[in-house]
Amino acid sequence: MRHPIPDYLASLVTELGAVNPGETAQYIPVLAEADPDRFGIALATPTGRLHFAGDADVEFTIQSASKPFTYAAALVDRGFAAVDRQVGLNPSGEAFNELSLEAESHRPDNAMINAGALAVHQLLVGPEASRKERLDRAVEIMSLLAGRRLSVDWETYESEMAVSDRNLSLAHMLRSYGVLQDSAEEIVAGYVAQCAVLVTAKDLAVMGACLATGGIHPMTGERMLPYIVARRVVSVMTSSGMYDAAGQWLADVGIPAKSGVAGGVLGALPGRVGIGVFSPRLDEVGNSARGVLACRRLSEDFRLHLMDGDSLGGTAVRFVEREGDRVFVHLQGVIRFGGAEAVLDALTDLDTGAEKPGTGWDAAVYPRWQEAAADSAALAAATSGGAVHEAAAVAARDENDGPIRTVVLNLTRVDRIDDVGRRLIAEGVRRLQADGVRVEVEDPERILPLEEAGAH
Ligand SMILES: NC(=O)CC[C@H](N)C(=O)O
Repeated sequence: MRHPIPDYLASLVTELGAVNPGETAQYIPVLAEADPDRFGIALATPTGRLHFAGDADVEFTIQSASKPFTYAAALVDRGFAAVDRQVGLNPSGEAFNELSLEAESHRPDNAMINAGALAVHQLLVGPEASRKERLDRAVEIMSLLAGRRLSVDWETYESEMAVSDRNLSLAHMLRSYGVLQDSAEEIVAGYVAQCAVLVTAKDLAVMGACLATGGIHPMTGERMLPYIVARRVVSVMTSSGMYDAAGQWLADVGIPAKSGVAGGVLGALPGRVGIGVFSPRLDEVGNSARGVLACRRLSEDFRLHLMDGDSLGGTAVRFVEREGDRVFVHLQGVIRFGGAEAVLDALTDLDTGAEKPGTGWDAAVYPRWQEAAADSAALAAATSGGAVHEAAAVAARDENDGPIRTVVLNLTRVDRIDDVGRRLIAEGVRRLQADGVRVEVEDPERILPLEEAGAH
């Protein structure tokens, strides 16, 4: 079968090919002259697939999309406390090249603006690191995540160094506040070289996927970053990645992202996808204009908005079946908080003879909801969550057989369970046992360690 996603991306490239608003970055000569019609899109999935269309193999300089990665490296190299002392965590609400500093600490507002990225560059490796060591570290982390050796485009570097008064003045100010220790020239040179690393839309998608998976490389399964580092970086991308348009972007597109003035957009949607888009013309705040359009379409067409809630928690319980005083609870899929809560919900509903709490939902206090609930009863029963409730309730109500003595948790169809899911279900097992119920776990792949659950 031909995979449908690349076909979708190809049609998106064709459709948006006709739309190309904005201008290339005018303040850096090499970027001003870039071919404005280039357009590439790539998606990398946590399962290790790379989908792409258009100019997805064309190299361009990463520019500000390097900032999340040097931030990750600094967090690894120096620890959270040391980095947080020098760089804040709040959106600046100002342009990327403003001197946006917090009032008392004089820390740059965040690591996604230039001032913050200069402070982060200083923190790379260690206090005694040389300019070369810091730049090597920046190139190294981006190469590791991209999965190929990346290099600096020295022509773009020279071109930007010739016009870097603005970054130099930021660096001088930061030095005067003690945020930088090296000379302004050294740090700006290192930072500008970091920005001149050549990548493709495919690279950005893979690098974004490494963040989206919580630090696991999607192609090799290797851990590249501690998950708390990946989570921190994606958090700051969410609040500050798209500069002064960050709030608008979060509301409209809802994909944690970072743009660069060469026209790259890096997206990292936790647990779902890494995105790379390349289109050199920029909008007024300095984001790739067509890159923004493409991300907006991806978000709408595939429902990729971070805040899109879903009601799939209930599918963790496949079905509940009673035979005499035994009840079989069949679980399935990926179990995290939502799924584990649904499992606990089904276990709570079982008639074990012990006292059962209510749902916590006092319909009398919410009379309007009571009516709405009656109206949608049929709909609720049709959803799997409703069906599970129904099944558990039936099992619980089977009075002929008396209370349930044994619960068999069947995990044969569970694909994955995270720590939270494991802890919550183990706690459910303990509580059933405390109620005098025998618990058996059918778990051929040992997804839920028996010793942890304390079951047979
Ligand atoms: N937004 C960007 O991509 C800015 C990066 C560019 N190197 C600069 O410092 O101005």
